[in-house]
Amino acid sequence: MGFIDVIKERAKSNKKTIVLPETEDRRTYEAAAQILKEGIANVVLVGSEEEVKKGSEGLDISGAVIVDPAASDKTAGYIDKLVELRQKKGMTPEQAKEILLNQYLYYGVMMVKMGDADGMVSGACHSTADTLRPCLQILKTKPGTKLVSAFFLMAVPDCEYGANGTFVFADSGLNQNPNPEELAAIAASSAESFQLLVQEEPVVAMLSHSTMGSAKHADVDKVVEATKIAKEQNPELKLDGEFQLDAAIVPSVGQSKAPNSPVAGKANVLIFPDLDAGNIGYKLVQRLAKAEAYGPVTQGIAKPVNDLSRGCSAEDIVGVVAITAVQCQAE
Ligand SMILES: CC(C)(COP(=O)(O)OP(=O)(O)OC[C@H]1O[C@@H](n2cnc3c(N)ncnc32)[C@H](O)[C@@H]1OP(=O)(O)O)[C@@H](O)C(=O)NCCC(=O)NCCS
Ligand SMILES: CC(=O)OP(=O)(O)O
Repeated sequence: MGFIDVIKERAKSNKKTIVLPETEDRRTYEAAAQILKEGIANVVLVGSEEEVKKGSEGLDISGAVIVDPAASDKTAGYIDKLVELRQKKGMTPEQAKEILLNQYLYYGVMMVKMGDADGMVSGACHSTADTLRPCLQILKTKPGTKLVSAFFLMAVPDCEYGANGTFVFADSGLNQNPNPEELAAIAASSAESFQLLVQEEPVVAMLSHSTMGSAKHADVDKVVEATKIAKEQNPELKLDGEFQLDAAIVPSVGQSKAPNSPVAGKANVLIFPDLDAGNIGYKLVQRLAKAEAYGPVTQGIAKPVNDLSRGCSAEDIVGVVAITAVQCQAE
C-alpha cells in the first residue's frame, strides 16, 4: 500500500467530520463524492441547498450534510463568537454577520472553532494567504506552540530515498522568511508531523546551498544557527545540517560530503531555508518527478485545518481530507 492508501485506511477506522467550504468549485463535489464513497470522513458542505444541487449535478453526494449559513440556527452563535474573538481588532456584529453569511471559508473555520466539525480543508479556489489568515485569526496556535507552519507530504514514485520515497517538505506554504528560531521550530514540528502521518522515525535535514561549511554567506549562517537551536531544543531528534539536498538524501553523496553525520544521506524530513525554496522545491518534485503532493498541511494550529494548492485535483483534495482526519484522531 502506498502512503495515501495507509492514511485513508487510518481515517476510515475512526471517522471524523470535515468541512469543505468551497462549494463554488466543482472539484469540491468530486472530492466529496469520492470521500463518501470510500468512507474516509463525514463531509459537511457549506452553501444553500440550491447552490449545492447545481454545483454537484451528476455526482452522488447524498451522504453529505449541507449547512446553509443563511438558514442555520447556529449562525447567530457563530456571529457572537466571532465578534468576541475579534472585537479587539475592531470587528463589529454587522461585519461579523456580513462575513459569515458571505464567506463560507470563515463559516467553516467557525464550525471547527465551535466543535461542530472536527477539521476543515479549503484552498482549491482561494490563495494560501486568504485560506490560512482566517484560520490563524480564529483558531490560533496550539497551547505550547508559538509558530504555525505548513508542509507538504510528498510521495515520490520509484524512489529509494527518504521513507521509500515519502518525505515531509517544510515550510512550503506559510512562513516567508523564517529566522533561525522559527526555522528550528518548523523543524521540530515537522518531525512530529512526520512521525504522526508516516509512522516512521523522522530524520531531519536543515537544507542550504552549503554542506557543513562548504559555502560562506549570511543565508548559510542562518541555517547553521537554526540547526544549533533545533539540536539544543530537541536533543532526542535525528537532526543535522547544514546540507545541500544531495548530501541530505543520497547515501553516497552524504557519505562523501558529510561522513560524520548520522543524518546525511538518510533524511526524510527536509527543512527549506525559506518559502521561496520550499514552495518551488515541492512544485519541482511534484511536476517533474510526478510525485503526489498533499498540502499545504498545517502544524501548530489549535485544530486541524488544511490548505490546498489552487492547482490541486479532486484526488488531491481527497488525500488532504484523509490526512486532516488522521490529524483529528490525534487531537
Ligand atoms: C498567512 C499570512 C497571510 C499571514 O500574514 P498577514 O496577512 O500579514 O496577516 P497577519 O500577519 O496580520 O496575521 C494574521 C493573524 O495570524 C497570526 N499569524 C500569522 N502568521 C502566523 C504564524 N506563522 N503562526 C502563528 N500565528 C500567525 C498573527 O499573529 C495574526 O493574529 P491576530 O490577527 O490575532 O493578531 C502570511 O504569512 C502569508 O501571506 N504567507 C505566505 C502564504 C503564501 O503565499 N504561500 C505561498 C503559496 S503556498
Ligand atoms: C501551495 C501553493 O502553492 O498554493 P497556490 O498554488 O494556491 O498558490
